[in-house]
Amino acid sequence: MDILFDTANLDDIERLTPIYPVTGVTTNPSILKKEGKVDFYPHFRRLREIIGKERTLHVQVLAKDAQGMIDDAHRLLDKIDDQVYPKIPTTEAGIAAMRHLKEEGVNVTATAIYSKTQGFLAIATGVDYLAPYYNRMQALDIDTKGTLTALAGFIKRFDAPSKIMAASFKNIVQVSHALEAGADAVTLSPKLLRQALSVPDITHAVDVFIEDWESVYGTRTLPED
Ligand SMILES: O=C(CO)COP(=O)(O)O
Repeated sequence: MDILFDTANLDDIERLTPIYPVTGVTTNPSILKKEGKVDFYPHFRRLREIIGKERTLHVQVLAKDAQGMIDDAHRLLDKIDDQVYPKIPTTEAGIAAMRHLKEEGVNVTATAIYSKTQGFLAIATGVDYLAPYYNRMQALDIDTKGTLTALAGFIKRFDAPSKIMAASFKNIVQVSHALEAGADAVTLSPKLLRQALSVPDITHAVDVFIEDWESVYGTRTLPED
């Protein structure tokens, strides 16, 4: 199972990657906007230094035409590093760009997926990851879990190399539902994980254990021996 941070905030990434078992970082221009007008390539080179080569880094192209997407992908690979996964929107132009990049042996993440059609086309191009937009699909009344299960079924049946990296989460229930439906990976804001772990019931349970111990042993620590 892959869990990725969907953020470009260097402080959060530096502080939280040693804690959470994350296998990578994803961004898009809207996520990057939250950081202000950062110096784009140095920002992502620093992000790579923080996460190391063992984690994956997914950065989105900006062009809308196929050649522009291919050129953007090469720019990301040249200026950040050659392990970056360019994120390519799954449009007609995007499919053409994905095919070209896969023929070159580049890592590719197909993004902006709302439908089974986009999903099976991305799978057929041999992309490494495909990113269905969980919350945005739900907001359109699309059978999101069913779509993920169908795509996971295609990948299995055709023995495709692609992994499903569900994205666009607005609450933690959507995240577990995506994993239940067949997602191999989920990318989410660190805030959602932190909120999920800070519910009062969890902290209360831990406090009660310590209070019960203290009521018997008179201390709040385990004995030395
Ligand atoms: O690309 C996305 C997540 O990686 C889209 O997410 P949002 O729906 O939160 O904008």
